[in-house]
Amino acid sequence: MDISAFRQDYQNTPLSKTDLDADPIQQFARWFQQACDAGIHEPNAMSLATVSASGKPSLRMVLLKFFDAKGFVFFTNYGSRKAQDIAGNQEVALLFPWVDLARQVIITGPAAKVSAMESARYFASRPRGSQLGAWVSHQSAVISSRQLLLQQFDKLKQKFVNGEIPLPDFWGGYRIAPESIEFWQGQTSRLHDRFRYRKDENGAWVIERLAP
Ligand SMILES: Cc1cc2nc3c(=O)[nH]c(=O)nc-3n(C[C@H](O)[C@H](O)[C@H](O)COP(=O)(O)O)c2cc1C
Repeated sequence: MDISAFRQDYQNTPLSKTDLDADPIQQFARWFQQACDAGIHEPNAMSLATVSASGKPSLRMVLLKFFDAKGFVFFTNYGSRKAQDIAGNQEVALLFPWVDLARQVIITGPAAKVSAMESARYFASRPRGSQLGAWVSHQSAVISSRQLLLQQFDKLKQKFVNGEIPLPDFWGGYRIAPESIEFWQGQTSRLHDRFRYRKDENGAWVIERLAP
């Protein structure tokens, strides 16, 4: 199939350095709010790229749940492929694909587990079905059938019929401490605006315009 004619010209107000907040987290908060206001579906869905200790890349979507100056937090299974990758190589990349706004944000930095207390607090806020789902799934392992998952789900549902469902010790969050954050906005004639924040040797954020 030839889809070479699929193309979109972007018409946005040009972005200049003076439009940007000096703090990339504040800038991210501003764009995140604009993505919400624009009705972007699941604006907190982000691609997470990891690289294994042997150098093999892999990629998947996860949901951003918290962000602040300390970093960007998502939750997952600590036995999953992504978790194994991070155990061998903590350097990861995140990408928010806000294509309907002709925007993307790319974040790089090391990932580290959040505290069990932080994971427990978030786990307790999840719907009961999601809590049971976390217990049942040995995420990324090969399984023989969906039936097996449903059987285990029902078994656990009975086991935890009353009271709180505890946090599995194989489930929790990761926080990515940003080392660089790039804001990309599509412009006409492919002369897009790209601004990258990176930390200088004193730990202060520097903003640089990149060629599109
Ligand atoms: C929109 C969307 C959101 C997702 N959010 C999460 C998430 O927050 N945590 C998670 O573990 N998996 C999430 N997934 C599933 C992952 O993409 C992936 O299939 C799973 O984590 C296993 O990845 P791995 O085998 O590379 O570790 C999401 C998938 C989609 C499409």
